[in-house]
Amino acid sequence: MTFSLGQRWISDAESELGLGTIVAIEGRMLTLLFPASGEQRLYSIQEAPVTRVRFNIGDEILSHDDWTLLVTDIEESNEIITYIGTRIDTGEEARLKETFLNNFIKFNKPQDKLFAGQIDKFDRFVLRYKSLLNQHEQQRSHLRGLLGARVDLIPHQFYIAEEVGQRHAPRILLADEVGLGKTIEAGLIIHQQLITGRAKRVLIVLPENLQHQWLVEMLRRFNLHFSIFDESRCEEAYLDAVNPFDTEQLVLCSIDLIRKQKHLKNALLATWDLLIVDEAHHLIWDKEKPSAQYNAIEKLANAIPGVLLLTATPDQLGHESHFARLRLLDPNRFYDYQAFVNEEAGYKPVVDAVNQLLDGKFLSDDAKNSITELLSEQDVEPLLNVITDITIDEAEQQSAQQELIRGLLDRHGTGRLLFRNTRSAIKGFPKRLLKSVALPLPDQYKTAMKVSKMMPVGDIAQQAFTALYPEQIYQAFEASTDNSWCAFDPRINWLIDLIQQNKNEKILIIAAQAQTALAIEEALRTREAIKAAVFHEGLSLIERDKSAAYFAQVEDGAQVMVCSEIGSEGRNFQFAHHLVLFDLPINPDLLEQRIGRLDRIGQRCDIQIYTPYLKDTSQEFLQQWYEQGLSAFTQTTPTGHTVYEAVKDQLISLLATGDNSDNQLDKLIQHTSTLNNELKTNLEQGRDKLLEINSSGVLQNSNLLDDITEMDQLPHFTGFALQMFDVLGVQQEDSSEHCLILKPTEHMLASDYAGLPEDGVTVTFNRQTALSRDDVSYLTWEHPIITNGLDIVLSSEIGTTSVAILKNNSLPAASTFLELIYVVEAINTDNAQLSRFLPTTPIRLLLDKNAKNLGENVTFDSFNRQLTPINRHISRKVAAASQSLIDQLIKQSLPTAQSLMADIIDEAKQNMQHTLQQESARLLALKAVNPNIREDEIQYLSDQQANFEQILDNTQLKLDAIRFIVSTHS
Ligand SMILES: Nc1ncnc2c1ncn2[C@@H]1O[C@H](COP(=O)(O)OP(=O)(O)OP(=O)(O)O)[C@@H](O)[C@H]1O
Repeated sequence: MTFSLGQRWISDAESELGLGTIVAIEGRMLTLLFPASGEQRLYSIQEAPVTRVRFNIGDEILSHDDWTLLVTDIEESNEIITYIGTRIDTGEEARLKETFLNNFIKFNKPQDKLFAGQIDKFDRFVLRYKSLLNQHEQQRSHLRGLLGARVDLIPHQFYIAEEVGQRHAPRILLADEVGLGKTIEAGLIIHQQLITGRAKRVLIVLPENLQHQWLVEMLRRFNLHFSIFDESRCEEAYLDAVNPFDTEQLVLCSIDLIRKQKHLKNALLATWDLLIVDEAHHLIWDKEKPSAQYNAIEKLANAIPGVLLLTATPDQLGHESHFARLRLLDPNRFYDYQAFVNEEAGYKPVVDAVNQLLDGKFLSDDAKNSITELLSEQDVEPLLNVITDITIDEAEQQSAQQELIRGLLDRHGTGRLLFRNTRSAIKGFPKRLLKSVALPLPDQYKTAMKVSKMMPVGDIAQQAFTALYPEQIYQAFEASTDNSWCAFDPRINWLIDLIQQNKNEKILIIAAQAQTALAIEEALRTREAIKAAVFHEGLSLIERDKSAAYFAQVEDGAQVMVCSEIGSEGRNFQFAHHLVLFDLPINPDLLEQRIGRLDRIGQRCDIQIYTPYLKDTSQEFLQQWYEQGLSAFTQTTPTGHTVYEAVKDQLISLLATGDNSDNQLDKLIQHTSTLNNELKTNLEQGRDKLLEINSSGVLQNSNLLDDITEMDQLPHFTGFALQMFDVLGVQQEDSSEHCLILKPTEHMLASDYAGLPEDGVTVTFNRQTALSRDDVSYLTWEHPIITNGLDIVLSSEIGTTSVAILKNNSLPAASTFLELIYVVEAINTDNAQLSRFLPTTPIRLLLDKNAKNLGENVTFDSFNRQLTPINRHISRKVAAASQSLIDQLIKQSLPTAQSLMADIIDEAKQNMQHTLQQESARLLALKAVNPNIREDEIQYLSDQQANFEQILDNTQLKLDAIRFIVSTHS
């Protein structure tokens, strides 16, 4: 290499510095100034890692004062190049000395980089092509958004996620029974919506005490970083923005915060794609006087396109409030409560028809007539013919049956809006075992209760409530606030015995009120030094989380957790198998919430429920009413609330007076049990049956879980990820079984690798390992370490050029091949939804010297295996010597690449039109009978189709990477 002042060179290792100029040559050293970046470098002349910038005839180059020259001739004198040609702006002849080239010139095109001698390492080209292929595969996959969650593959959850996650702006009520995984279902839907670009900004509103649990669950299971917004966080955010809600994309906040005027106003001003409301049964509604919470959520739900409401007990605040929550989702459909009630009463014929179809037997004439009538807007005759024709094969018959069931579910009831899975429909749950413990009523209580009955306080409901807590009656009687009742209340001694007999077991104790929980904890601690955590509304959020963690801790943790009612909502305590109900709530839904703390997914043992109660008191009545009337301890009671509403007056009167002289209790239990059975049968035949069929996925044809399992087990992901880490400079160390430690190094190709912590991270590719170890990250195609890694590769120039040797004696020596990687990419859109029809698609061509494309017969992998790298110096020479051939081949490759692109775009268009037209035809058909369908859903689909067509028509072809290959004989 000869160097001369004023020549232009680029750094091989630091091409981002821009064009360098030689500003000094002294002794054996050389100084280059890079004006674009203001940097200067000193190199040894012998080993300077730099490449001379040389343009060719036909190139367009930029001068330092920003005009462009089309090069027609090149002169060189005194080792300085001068380019001669025509100025594009004026059309005049012009000369441009290399010294006056624009300092910011970048070699964007791979061929320019190749000729400029910026030739990448062999393995980087391979990584780039594989990255394109894998990204393409992922963007097309029907599993997109469902792979990356660290969760067990539980069918009912994935069914709902697949069904809902792919909708535009889903508006649904997730009402699975307690502990069946609504948070996980919501997480899967959010994850899918975010990854596929259907949503970008998400707001989760929930009771304050569940904020942290959600935060952790979203991060640990879905790698979603939500931010909790409380008063102080909002204050802080005002320093950076006018509206605090604009400072984060994923926000969690409490219902109590958001209902305050100033916060609600700001939340409404911010733009969101998805609103999630957990424990939505708290949204009390009354036509005359809806609650402040309901009003706030209603405003948000009107403004935000997607809404997920979560509640395990939709009827807890009555059927009317249930209706009101459906109204939040679609006010046009649910406009009148009475109309809703009437419609519910008419579900039976639909259920009968669906049942007959599900049975798979030949249909009776009655059933056929009924189906024809229920689906009157559609010609069902051909489908019915398929079902009844014995010559038609089974698969076809099944698909016709399913189509009809789908139609029935779609067009009747709340099918598209409401999802409810029940334990009875999902197998494999542990049993609930009851041990009721009758204890004598102490004299101290007897006296206090006698006096209290003589001076009743409050209305009858208040008296019933008071009667359930003799310890409080006693305290009022004694005018004391201390916990002296613990000294003689037999429940305490019984509890201590239970705890001591089960020393290796975790025990959850729930009492209605915080003061009772605190008294129990004190008694356990002071009398027997039993380690107990407490959990009640008087604790701060951090204290509550600490307390829950202390109970969860295996070694040195608390054996016992005593919590008030508040602890019984939403919390995960399924690692415990013993539940003591120190007292009982009057509302069956609250009882279900309490038991749901242990009876939830992840519970591996039968659950032992203890109900200690004081004999001959209201406690005994309530216990027996639950046990004998509703079987509420050993079974879930979806009908509980309705039954309670029906018998409430008798029950409350019995509890308030404690008078069972006329055997009222037995009569009440009998009445309750009959009513409960009747209701259960009705539900089984009516709305619940429809809901169950709709929610369970029995109709789904896809093999979703099998596909995910297969994907989990494919080895090529692991191979690719490790190769990517190698190239990007991420250090990998073996850790325990199935685990690996990843650490950033000083030689990383990207200085900022989002998702990879500075001090490293332990990862696994194995779902089971990830499920059993919270400290390990679960790597999938959707994990940020992988998606960001792919981004680093594909948004940079890593691997865009390569030169290699093909050792092959059967080819003439020095035969040449050019491998070109084009990409078809929709431009000017951040609409990630389009990628489901037109993902960024690589096109690979392998040309011989006559521009014949061998790519279809010679696969990338088989060809790549025969290649060997060569050193940079020789690579440069080879590339420079073949420049005109390469230019020529690139030109000749264009028609082939363009015709392949046209095929890809045609297919994408057809696919897009077919899918969107099918979606809108279905919505239109449904709309004729089911006002569930919103006008804006249909409009959105047609707008989207027009928009996508335009984008597809403007799609461009880009040459992304290039590899030049020369053959030799070995
Ligand atoms: N697919 C799954 N894989 C692993 N754990 C799961 C899965 N689904 C649920 N769980 C666990 O089961 C428990 C119950 O799930 P979740 O909290 O989502 O239920 P829920 O229906 O929201 O309960 P609640 O009605 O009490 O609010 C949680 O500890 C959750 O982490």
